[in-house]
Amino acid sequence: MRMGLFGGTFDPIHIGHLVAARLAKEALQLDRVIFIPSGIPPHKSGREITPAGNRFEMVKLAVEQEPDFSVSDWEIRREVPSYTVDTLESFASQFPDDELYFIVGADMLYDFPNWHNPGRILEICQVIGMTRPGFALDECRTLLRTSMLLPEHRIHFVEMPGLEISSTWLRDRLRQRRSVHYLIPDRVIRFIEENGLYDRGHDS
Ligand SMILES: Nc1ncnc2c1ncn2[C@@H]1O[C@H](COP(=O)(O)OP(=O)(O)OP(=O)(O)O)[C@@H](O)[C@H]1O
Ligand SMILES: O=C(O)c1ccc[n+]([C@@H]2O[C@H](COP(=O)([O-])O)[C@@H](O)[C@H]2O)c1
Repeated sequence: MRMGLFGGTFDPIHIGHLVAARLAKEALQLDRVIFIPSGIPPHKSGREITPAGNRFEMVKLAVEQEPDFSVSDWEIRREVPSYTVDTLESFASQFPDDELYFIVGADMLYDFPNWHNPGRILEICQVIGMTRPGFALDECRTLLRTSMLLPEHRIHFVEMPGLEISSTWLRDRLRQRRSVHYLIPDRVIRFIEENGLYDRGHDS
């Protein structure tokens, strides 16, 4: 089985994540994609983040009707920062017969050489970089080639329609009580309103 793993803060999950997962799955012929919300994201320490349980629940609601998508609570159960290499070691031992692929947006791929143990990550899995507006894949490819000795065949680049949206932008819209319809799945919007996340209550 080819298993896609898609890590993220998902604060909240949005259409950019869902399209990235769907097109990565198609491009690399993955059998399934597991979304892995971060417990303590390794590089967002200065920012206030929605409690992990709520972020997990939003991802669950977003994927529960997609038979080939699921969500894992592996990282949110840990009390230490979630380094991808640790997550991958665990998935590799849980699923020794599967071929693992880690999905990232191009913005994260730019930073990949600075991640914890990127060499080991590429031994355990292959990486799929998805286009994201503002981050040219060609430039990214050159950067990765020159910044470290990478087994290039282990990194795949997949074009997706440019969706210039981020969770940061959506959190602002939610706080300003502006519409996020179509950008966030309906059942996730309902969860956000029912739980008053991002200062968004039922009256908005
Ligand atoms: N619009 C998008 N297009 C392509 N990839 C995306 C998009 N949004 C997020 N991703 C990718 O999804 C993964 C998880 O992203 P994350 O949950 O941090 O979302 P984000 O929108 O970047 O959040 P924030 O604005 O809070 O930093 C990352 O690999 C990121 O690059
Ligand atoms: O392991 C690392 O050093 C590392 C550094 C930065 C990001 N990541 C992972 O990349 C994924 C996307 O990160 P984020 O914060 O953009 O949601 C998420 O699974 C992070 O844990 C991992």
